[in-house]
Amino acid sequence: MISLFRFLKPYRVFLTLVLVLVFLQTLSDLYLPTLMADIVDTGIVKGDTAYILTIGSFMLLVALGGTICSIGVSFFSAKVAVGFGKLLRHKLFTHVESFSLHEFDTVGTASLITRTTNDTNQVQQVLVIILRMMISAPIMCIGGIIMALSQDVQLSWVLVAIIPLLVITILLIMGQAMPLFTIMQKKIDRLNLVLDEGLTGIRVIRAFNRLKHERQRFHDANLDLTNTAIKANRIVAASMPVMMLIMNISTIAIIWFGSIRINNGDMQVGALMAFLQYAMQILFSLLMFSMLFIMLPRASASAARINEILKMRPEITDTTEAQPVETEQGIVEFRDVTFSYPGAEEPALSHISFKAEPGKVTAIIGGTGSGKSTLVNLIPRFYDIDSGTILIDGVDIRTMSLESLRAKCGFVPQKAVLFSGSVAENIRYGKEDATDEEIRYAAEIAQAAEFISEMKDGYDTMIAQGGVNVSGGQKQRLSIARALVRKPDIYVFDDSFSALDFKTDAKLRAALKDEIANATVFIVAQRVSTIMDADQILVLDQGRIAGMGTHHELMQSSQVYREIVASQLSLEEIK
Ligand SMILES: Nc1ncnc2c1ncn2[C@@H]1O[C@H](COP(=O)(O)OP(=O)(O)OP(=O)(O)O)[C@@H](O)[C@H]1O
Repeated sequence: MISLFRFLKPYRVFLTLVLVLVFLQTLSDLYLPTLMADIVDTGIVKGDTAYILTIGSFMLLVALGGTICSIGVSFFSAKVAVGFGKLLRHKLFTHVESFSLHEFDTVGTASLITRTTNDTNQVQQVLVIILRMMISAPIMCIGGIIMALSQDVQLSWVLVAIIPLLVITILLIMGQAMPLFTIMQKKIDRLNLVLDEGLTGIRVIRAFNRLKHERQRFHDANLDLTNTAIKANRIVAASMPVMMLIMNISTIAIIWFGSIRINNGDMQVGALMAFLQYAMQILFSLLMFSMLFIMLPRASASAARINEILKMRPEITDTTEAQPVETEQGIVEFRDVTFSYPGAEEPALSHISFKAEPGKVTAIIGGTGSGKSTLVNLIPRFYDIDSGTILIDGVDIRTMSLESLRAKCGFVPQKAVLFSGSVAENIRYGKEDATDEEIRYAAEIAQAAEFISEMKDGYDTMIAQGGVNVSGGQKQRLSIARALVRKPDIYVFDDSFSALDFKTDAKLRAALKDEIANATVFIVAQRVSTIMDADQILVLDQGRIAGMGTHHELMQSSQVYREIVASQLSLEEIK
């Protein structure tokens, strides 16, 4: 957790203010019982009213000063903690954004969300307590012991017996509660995962009548978390009465032995009253420690989870020699590329070699799971390959800066993703400074202009979260427009025409033909009719190239291709 405190740096000034104010407040707390003892032993015993009034007024001033410091502490510590939380969330988010798909697969989206929100909150809350108690508890404890000794050394033996008892109790509670709080955070992750799946998959859940099953799954995760939370809080709750019992026993012991000493004339009443207050301050400071220790395990579990993310180094980063390469053409070449997903036994792609040139369309076809999406995902370097080389204009993509590499690509993913915002904003995502004219043009080529104009507010129509207010085909066309507006050298359409009807598919491909005539185009498709005209077709079968050439060449040379074609086209179309 301490390592996270580096994010407190920007709040140094407020932090110093808090520490100084806490220090002053603790001093005032420590001084007050001595003043009271003075009033009792000197003022009241001797009947000196003037002395009582003078010391009484001074006491009021000290108490007032303490109160002002306390208000200042609350104000500035809240400022520090909230600022720290904001900075931590920001750091986490920007760090996670740099992750490659491998890290996302490893940690899971639900856990990343819990860590950015719930875990950060835990650390933030404990920070406020640490700020208040880190300084005041030790000063109060040590100062209290010194002041108690100064009042009466003999009576301090009571404290020698009580303090170890309290410390042992605190350690026992910590040992019990700490593991439970760690488990609790994991169970929050699980609950978030079930919730996420239950909400995003609501259509499928309803269609398959699985509501009951999902409810049960949520109920189980919820109950599991609740049970652990109850267990942990039971320990915390049970600790309070035990502490209070120890404190009350101490009070009785101090009054008991103190009154014997007063009876023997070894001690004054005021001194006993002050001693009692110091004893309470010492025990109270230990209680503050225990509170801190109860909260610390949970926060340190959260801090460990946050640190785990912050320490994760994205697998794919710019190497030190990475250059922002400004190549002009967009020739993509795979040389004997083999790639396996982390943890997979078999490679998803084996010994892939081909060359795709500008002005030509390279189509990729093959059965489901044959590695088509995997192949195109390697071009913008979403994953790094095991062996072989991928070159763009003769430059190994691993030596290009990620930004310049991705700027060359217009990527239309298999699952169209839209963001909440207007239609225009979604298209502008491809090119930040695109003019309205450019956006309209891209939409026209993508065959999206017509349905956009029919929408209530045209290009200003708001897309709902996840793009639920547009159809699958409309979503695909908007994400094609988003790629077109950047005018990149390389286009990747990963099964991007699948939700379009034949007419729109044909119109779109005709419009694209002129628009992207000079670019290197990759089209992943399931339908042979979509790629029949391609300059080069790669036929993938279980991660290997089973054939390469034009439609006519493949009809002669590739059995796999012939089978795919035969399963889709009529004899007329095949010719
Ligand atoms: N993120 C991943 N982690 C592990 N394995 C994966 C991952 N994505 C895909 N795979 C595996 O890699 C293989 C190739 O998958 P890929 O998505 O490239 O196939 P595809 O040809 O595009 O299939 P489809 O036409 O169904 O989209 C499959 O066996 C799949 O199970």
